[in-house]
Amino acid sequence: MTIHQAIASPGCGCDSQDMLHALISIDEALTRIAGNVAPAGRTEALSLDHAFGRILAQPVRSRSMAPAFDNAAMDGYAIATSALTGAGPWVLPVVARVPAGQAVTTPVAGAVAARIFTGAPIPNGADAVVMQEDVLRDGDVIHLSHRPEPGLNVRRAGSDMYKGATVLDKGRRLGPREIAACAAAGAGILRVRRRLRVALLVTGDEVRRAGGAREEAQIWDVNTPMLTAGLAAADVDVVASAHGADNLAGLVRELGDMAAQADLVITTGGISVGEEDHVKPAVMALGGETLFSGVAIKPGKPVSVGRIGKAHWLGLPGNPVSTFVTWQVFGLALIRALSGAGPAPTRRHVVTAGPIRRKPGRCELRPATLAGFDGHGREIVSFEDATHSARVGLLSPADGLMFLPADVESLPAGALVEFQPFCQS
Ligand SMILES: Nc1nc2c(c(=O)[nH]1)N[C@H]1C(S)=C(S)[C@@H](COP(=O)(O)OP(=O)(O)OC[C@H]3O[C@@H](n4cnc5c(N)ncnc54)[C@H](O)[C@@H]3O)O[C@H]1N2
Ligand code: MOO
Repeated sequence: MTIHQAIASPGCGCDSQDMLHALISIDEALTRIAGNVAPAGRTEALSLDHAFGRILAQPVRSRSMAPAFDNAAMDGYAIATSALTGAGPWVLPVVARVPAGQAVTTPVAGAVAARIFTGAPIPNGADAVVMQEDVLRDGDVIHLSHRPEPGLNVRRAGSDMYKGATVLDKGRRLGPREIAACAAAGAGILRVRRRLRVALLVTGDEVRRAGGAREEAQIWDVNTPMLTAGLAAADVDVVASAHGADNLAGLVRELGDMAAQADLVITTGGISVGEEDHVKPAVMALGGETLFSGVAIKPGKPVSVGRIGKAHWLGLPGNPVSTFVTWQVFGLALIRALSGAGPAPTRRHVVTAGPIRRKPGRCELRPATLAGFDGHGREIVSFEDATHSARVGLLSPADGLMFLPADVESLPAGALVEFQPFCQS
C-alpha cells in the first residue's frame, strides 16, 4: 500500500483476506442470535401508568367495542334522516338535550331533533348529526335546508375496535401510541416482560473517566457513558457497571460475578488478538461458549456473542465507533431477542450522494447522514470517504448506517444501498 493510499483510506488496518476465513456474515450472525436466544421468561403485571417502555408478554384484547356506543362526532343536532320528507327545507322541534357522559332516554321519533354534543350517545331513532353551523336555530326549532346522508357525523360502536379484537400482539414495546390503544381497549393492567438485567464491563488499562484526570497515553472513556445511555433508552436494568483492567484473573473474577446476577453481560475492548486482549480467554476460563466470534464487517470485526453460565455475553470491540455500530446491529438484536420483542427495525434503500471507492473484503457499515431526496423522491445519504473506527466525532452527525456489501469496490453517485437508521438506544 502506498503512503497516499494509506492516508486516503486509513480504515483500521485489518482487512487482509487471510483474516476473513473465520468470520461469518452479518446476516448469519443475526440468524444465530434469532435462533439461539430465547426471551428471559420472567413477566409481571403492571398498570398502564407504569408500563411505558415495557414489552408485552401477552396480547392485548379489547374488553368492549370502541367506541362502546354510537356517538356524535360533532356538536349539533341528532335527527332521523328517514323522517325528512319532501324536498325541504324542514323545520324540526328540538325535543331533547344530550351532553357527553349522559345516558340518553328521549328517542328521536319522527321529524324532531335532539341537541347533541361531541361524544354524546346518539338517541334511539336518530341516524345522523347535523353540525350546528349547518342549521338555523330559532327558539325551540331548527331550520334545516340540506338533507344529510344517514350516518353523517355518527361514530359507530365498534368502528375503532370490536369486542375481543387483538389490539396489540405480544412482543410490542409500549410507547405512547400502544398505551393509547390499551386504554381505548379498556386494558388497565398489562402482562409485560420483566426488565432485562444487564451488566457492563468496559475494559482497558488506558481508559479513564470522561473529563477526569488522565496521564499521558491514557484516554477518556467513551464506551461507558455511550452504552449507559443506550441501555437506559433500551429500558433495561443496569445491575452492575465496572471498569475492568487488562488482566485475566481480574476479568475472570468480574465476569463471573456479573454473570451470576445478570441476564446479559456486555464487555467492551480486550477482544482482539493481542496478548493484552483477555476477554475471550476469561469467558473460556469460566466455562463459557461462543455463538460466534468475529463477523466480516467493518468496523467491528471482533464482535462476539456467547454465554457465561446462564448469562448471555455480548463482546463488543473497544474502538468506540466499532462499539456503537456493533451495539446497534447486534447488541439491540440480542436485547430484543432476550426481551421477547418483535422483529428488528428493517433496513431501507437509499441512494448515495457521491461515488464510493473502497477496499472489498468485509461488509462495511458506514455512518451516513440523510441529506434530502433526489428527483425520483428517493432519500439521499452523504458520508465520509471511509469508515473510521475510532473517530467518535463522526457519529453524532450521522443518522444511521449505510451497508456496503463485502465484494463492492466502487459505486457511482446515485447507487442504491441499504440503510439502517440508528435507534435512540
Ligand atoms: N493484530 C491485530 N490487531 C487488531 C485487529 C486484528 O485483527 N489484528 N483487529 C483490530 C480491530 S478490527 C479492532 S475493532 C480492534 C478491537 O480491539 P479490542 O476490542 O481488543 O479493543 P482494545 O484493543 O481494547 O481497544 C481498541 C481501541 O479502542 C480504544 N478504547 C478501548 N476502550 C475504550 C473506551 N472505553 N473509550 C474510548 N476508547 C476506548 C483503545 O484505547 C484502542 O485504541 O483491534 C484491532 N487490532
Ligand atoms: O477497528 Mo475494527 O474497524 O472495528 O473492525
